[in-house]
Amino acid sequence: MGKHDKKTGKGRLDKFYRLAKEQGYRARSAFKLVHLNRKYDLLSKSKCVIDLCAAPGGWLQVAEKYMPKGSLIIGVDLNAIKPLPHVTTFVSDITTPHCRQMLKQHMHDWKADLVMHDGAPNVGSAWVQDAFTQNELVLQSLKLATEFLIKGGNFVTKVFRSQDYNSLMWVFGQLFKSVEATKPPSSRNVSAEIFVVCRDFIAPKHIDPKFLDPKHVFKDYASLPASIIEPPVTNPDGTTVAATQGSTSSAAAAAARLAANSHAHSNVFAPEKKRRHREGYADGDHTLYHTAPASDFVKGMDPVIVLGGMNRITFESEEEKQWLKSRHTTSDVIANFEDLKVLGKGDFKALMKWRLAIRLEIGLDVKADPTADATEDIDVEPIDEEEQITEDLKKLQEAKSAKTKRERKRANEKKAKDQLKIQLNMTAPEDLDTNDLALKGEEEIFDLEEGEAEAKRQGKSSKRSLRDIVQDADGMDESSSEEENDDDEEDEEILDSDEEKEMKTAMLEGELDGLYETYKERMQERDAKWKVKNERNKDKNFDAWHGIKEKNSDDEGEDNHSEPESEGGWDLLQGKKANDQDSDSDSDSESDSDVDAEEDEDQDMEQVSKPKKAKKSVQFDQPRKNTSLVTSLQETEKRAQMSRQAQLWFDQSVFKGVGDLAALDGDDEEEDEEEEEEEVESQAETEVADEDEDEDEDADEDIEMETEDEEEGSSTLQDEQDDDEFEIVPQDQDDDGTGWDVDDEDQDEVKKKIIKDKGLLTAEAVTLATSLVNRQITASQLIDQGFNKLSAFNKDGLPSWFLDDESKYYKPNIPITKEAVEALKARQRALDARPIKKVAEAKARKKFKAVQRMDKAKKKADDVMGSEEMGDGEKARSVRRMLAKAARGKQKAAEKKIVVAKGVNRGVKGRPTGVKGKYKIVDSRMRKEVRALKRIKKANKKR
Ligand SMILES: C[S@@+](CC[C@H](N)C(=O)[O-])C[C@H]1O[C@@H](n2cnc3c(N)ncnc32)[C@H](O)[C@@H]1O
Repeated sequence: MGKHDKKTGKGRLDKFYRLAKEQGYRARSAFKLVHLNRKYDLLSKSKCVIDLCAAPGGWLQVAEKYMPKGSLIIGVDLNAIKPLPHVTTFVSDITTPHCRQMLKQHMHDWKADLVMHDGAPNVGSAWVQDAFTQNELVLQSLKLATEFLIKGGNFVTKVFRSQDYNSLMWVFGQLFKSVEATKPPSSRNVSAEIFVVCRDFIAPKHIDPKFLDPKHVFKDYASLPASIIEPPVTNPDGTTVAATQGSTSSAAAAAARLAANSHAHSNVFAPEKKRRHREGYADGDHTLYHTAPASDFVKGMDPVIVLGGMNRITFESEEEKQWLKSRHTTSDVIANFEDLKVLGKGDFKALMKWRLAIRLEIGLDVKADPTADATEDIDVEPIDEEEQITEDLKKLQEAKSAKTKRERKRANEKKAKDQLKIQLNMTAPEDLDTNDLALKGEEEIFDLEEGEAEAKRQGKSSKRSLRDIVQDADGMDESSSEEENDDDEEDEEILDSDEEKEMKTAMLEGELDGLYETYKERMQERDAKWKVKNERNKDKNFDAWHGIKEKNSDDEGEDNHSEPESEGGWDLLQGKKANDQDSDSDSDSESDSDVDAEEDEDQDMEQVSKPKKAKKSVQFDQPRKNTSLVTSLQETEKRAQMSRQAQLWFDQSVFKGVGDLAALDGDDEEEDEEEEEEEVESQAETEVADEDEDEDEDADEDIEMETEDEEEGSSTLQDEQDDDEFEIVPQDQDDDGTGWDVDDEDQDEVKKKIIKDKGLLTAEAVTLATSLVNRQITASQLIDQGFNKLSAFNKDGLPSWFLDDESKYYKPNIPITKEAVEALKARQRALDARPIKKVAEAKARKKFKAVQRMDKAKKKADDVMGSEEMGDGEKARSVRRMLAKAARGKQKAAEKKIVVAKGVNRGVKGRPTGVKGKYKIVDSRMRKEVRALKRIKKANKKR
């Protein structure tokens, strides 16, 4: 198995990797078969399985686990498989006849229920997921499957999606009744692999070899080199299959293709990283190992192609052998030429430099010598001795200053490198010497910024190119003026040699380019955010709320005036840097590491340039204030402060007595709103309470109604309670009259009847009655008490509000005793308990009466049936009637209607017209006489 980086890409340790470890599987790929088996139930019914390309044995483990005990499990691979219980394994290339023979040997004329193939071609130590080669391997495994599968057996294979995928599927379809492609969950999404499950092998007697011949199945096969398209061989059983001899393995084909691919450039630096090329092999290129003469590399126009496409550079011709003797041909160079597939970037550069040097030696390239051209054009005029001395002195001074500058330049280069490393997170800042000039450069960044700001304030042009900025960032001293830049340019001419200069310039350029690119990328990356921030800054209302700006617009304007926008300038860099910090703080898209890196950067800067701390705080704190995250908090605080200030302000005596100042404040408005809400809520609560009370009232009313029905106006206790709790509605005058019409004899009678039936119903009545019975008070005393100021209360003409009030408080205060209340309560409890018992009793009584009636009716019916006088029909009718009457029960006798016959009807006999039911005809005289008799009788009773 190939080795991968365990943290990234394919090699990352995912959950199936961990699961495989936990469950003792040798490879995470085991779960692919687990999932396939779960979906298609391939293993439980299989007694014999062949696993082609089985190392390290994950699938074999799964097969052993899920297949019935005693099954035959055979695994084959190019690599040895560590022994597994109940599994037979051997080493072989599945594309070779040896594999076939071995399989035959192990199968003992058995047929396999399942052939599995999870192979991936393997070139050296690198896995090559080349779809073409993979699919070739698939076809080889299919060939074996057709040979060893039982009819109705299954074949599972891994396939890579490619232009040949459909061809393969078609072939599968010809040989199996069911073909399904699936990607188990354990197969990584990034992988182009899918698994094809072919079920129910048709097992044709003869299989056309073309079905299994890559030349026919795959589109690209025609372009393959002849050497890997093997001549077909005839199997002993008669089927013809392509031979797969020795060196011509599909893996080799992959290697050859890769070696010949046109992406040599990319392969030079990453020889392990292969690209897919489905176009096949270059014409005539049949080998894995490629060599090229050194002259091709030196004299050819594209040396990179040579390095990328070849395995080795040879020195065979005389000329080439001479190059080996060159001082430029070091042992490293020779070693690199020996194995071009493992070139690193440094090796590659070294070879390219070697090429340049040899080309110069053999005169293919001419050393650029600008000074030569210059000297040709310059006319040297003779100078006198004094001038000569002055000139020499000047030269010495220049040489000295050049040396100093060179040293400084080297230091700058080092510093630039270190900065680049810091920016690329390649070096921990603490790894660097704090006294290093590189870090001093950080100070200088600030110095420069300040100096530039100063320059702007003084009206100097601030337009500088990015390169200038980067060069400044490289650590140009604060004192580095334009003059010095010029000096540097001159200085370059005094460098040791052209070659060295060229190299150093190239290095510096490269570093600067890298630095610039990094810088540019960061700028572009964050530009959108910066724009957004700018947009936000335009929206003052937004700012006011979100605290983007702390300064007011005027201040900002001043700032803008004092520091005009300079596109691409240091200001922009810093502005963006600051905005970047903003963005970092409020953008989720930015990785934490970036943020951390920048924070680290800041911290580093703080650590290193302590003397500049104050300055830095100006530089970095300012934008931080603008960060929405930070300033939102600050803004809140500020708002709170403002609020306190406002409070203090309005607390002054001057404002005392001025209405509701709180209303001026937005917050207080909110408070008002809250208060309103509270009011509304309290209102709602009151309403709810009222509703509840209404309900109570309704309930009370119900009770009252009942009571009123029962006692008809004699409720005083209830009234008192009502008075306390409910709104008193003025009563109609009429009502009052009806309630107390003592003249009405019937009312008295009704009350007496109620008292007789139900007893005394109020505590006052019980108290009075008890007093009377106990001789605590006499009847005459009671009557006397009745004549009081309340009894003569005339309500005529009084306003309703007055009457309302009077009805509440102006009423007789009849004393009640505790005993009376207790007696009433006890009776009420008895009444409450009554219904259940009474109802049961009443029902039982009713039933008993019904049974009695029916018994009686039956007896009567027997008599009727025994009667000889009646006919059968009459008997039946009579019995039916009796039984119906018994079932109906005793019904209330209908009231007799008294009909007075007046006028012409006087003396008329028979039912009067319009009268239904029972009736009795009387004359008016008779009615008057009856009434008179009643009155007399009553009067006599009273006496
Ligand atoms: C992905 S691994 C198989 C993993 C296996 N299914 C398991 O679960 O452990 C692919 C295997 O294919 C094997 N292989 C590639 N080409 C082969 C060939 N021509 N003959 C036999 N095995 C081959 C490799 O040696 C490698 O072990």
